[in-house]
Amino acid sequence: MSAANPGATSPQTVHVPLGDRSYDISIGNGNLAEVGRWVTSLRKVTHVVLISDGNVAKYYQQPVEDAIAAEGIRVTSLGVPAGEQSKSVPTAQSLWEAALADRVDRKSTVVALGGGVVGDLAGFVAATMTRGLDFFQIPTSLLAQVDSSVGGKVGINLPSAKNIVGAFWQPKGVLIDTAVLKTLPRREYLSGLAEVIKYGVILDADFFAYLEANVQPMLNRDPAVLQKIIARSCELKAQVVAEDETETTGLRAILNYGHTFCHALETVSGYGEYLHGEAVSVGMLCASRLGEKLGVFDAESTQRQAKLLSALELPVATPKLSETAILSAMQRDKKVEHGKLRFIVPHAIGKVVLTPDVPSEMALAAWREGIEDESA
Ligand SMILES: NC(=O)c1ccc[n+]([C@@H]2O[C@H](COP(=O)([O-])OP(=O)(O)OC[C@H]3O[C@@H](n4cnc5c(N)ncnc54)[C@H](O)[C@@H]3O)[C@@H](O)[C@H]2O)c1
Ligand SMILES: O=C(O)C(=O)C[C@@H](O)[C@H](O)[C@H](O)COP(=O)(O)O
Ligand SMILES: [Zn+2]
Repeated sequence: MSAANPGATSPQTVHVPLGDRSYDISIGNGNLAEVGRWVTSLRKVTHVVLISDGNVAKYYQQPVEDAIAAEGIRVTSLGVPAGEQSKSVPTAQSLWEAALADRVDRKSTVVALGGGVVGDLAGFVAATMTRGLDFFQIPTSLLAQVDSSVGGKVGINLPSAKNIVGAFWQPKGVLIDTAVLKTLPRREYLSGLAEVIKYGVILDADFFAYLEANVQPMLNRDPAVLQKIIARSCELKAQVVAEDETETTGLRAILNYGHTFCHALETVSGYGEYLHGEAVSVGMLCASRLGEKLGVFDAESTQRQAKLLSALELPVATPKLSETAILSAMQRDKKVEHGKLRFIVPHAIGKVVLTPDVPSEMALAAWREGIEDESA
């Protein structure tokens, strides 16, 4: 523990082994103050383009800027409006132009300070500006700490399709400070828990049981439980990404559990009405009902997920939206091959399978059956 940061703990490291693109995820409580030394320990950096949104900048931009500048590094701080709407071509263009106006060059480094929106967008700017700049992630939302800052998927949305323009562009390092979660609004915090539950369902039944046993500590943001769920989610994601970095063998696609329905829901309802994790919650239950229809998953396991998601105040009911619009959005999913939908279908808690040739009508029935009966 350091005197300057009361409560600070020694960081835990999760390694992402990717050959010459390998990097470490440093997970601690109070380690944001070390950001300047952390950046310079990993790379020779002379100019940082620090990208954040208004909600995050309010608390953390100045200390991060100061810590980086203290290492003799020039900092260009750029801001975007908070929210999913910023993962867009116009916002990316505004960042390209602002970075250029402040003399970005091929030796500049992009640092994303924020949630998944800032991470995906800043990473996309890093991947494309001058054909590729070094990139660091400092995730500040729970969702970004357990999922989006790791693995190198960066990108933006089009009005008609989520994350459809992007790249695989790995960060050089990920710095996670769990202390910043104190300022995260409750709804955003709960949204992050949906991706944590996803890791239990897709890969680790014991972890799922641990989550079931720790609902109240999770709701209370208990520091020890936070450290555990962040570290375990990062470990599981790192293992998958290490084996299938660019989703070519199909293994990485398991991280997309619930996401075909989720992305269709986010797109059709207009980006931002459902938070990403909320849409993941609804989507995982649709995928579970699909598993039941395919005869590979049992209703009891669907109910276990619904119970845990509800206890964590996440939505479980499918909203009433045009089925034609949902199907057409699902057909733009990046897992579609030769025009055919492919879904990540659970077979048991802890095991999911990439499943081709799912009839659209069956997928829509799994969607429809989640709509709450208003007369009930
Ligand atoms: N690249 C990937 O692998 C991957 C994985 C999962 C999700 N995603 C993407 O991530 C995005 C969702 O990320 P998100 O849930 O972090 O949303 P977000 O980036 O919009 O952040 C959530 C909200 O909380 C605020 N915020 C963040 N940290 C804060 C803090 N410490 N204190 C106060 N306010 C804070 C933000 O300003 C924002 O308003 C979606 O676009 C999703 O598609 C990407
Ligand atoms: O990292 C991955 O791979 C994931 O699928 C993680 C998801 O939680 C995340 O939402 C991701 O952005 C979805 O990827 P996409 O390729 O379907 O856009
Ligand atoms: Zn996701």
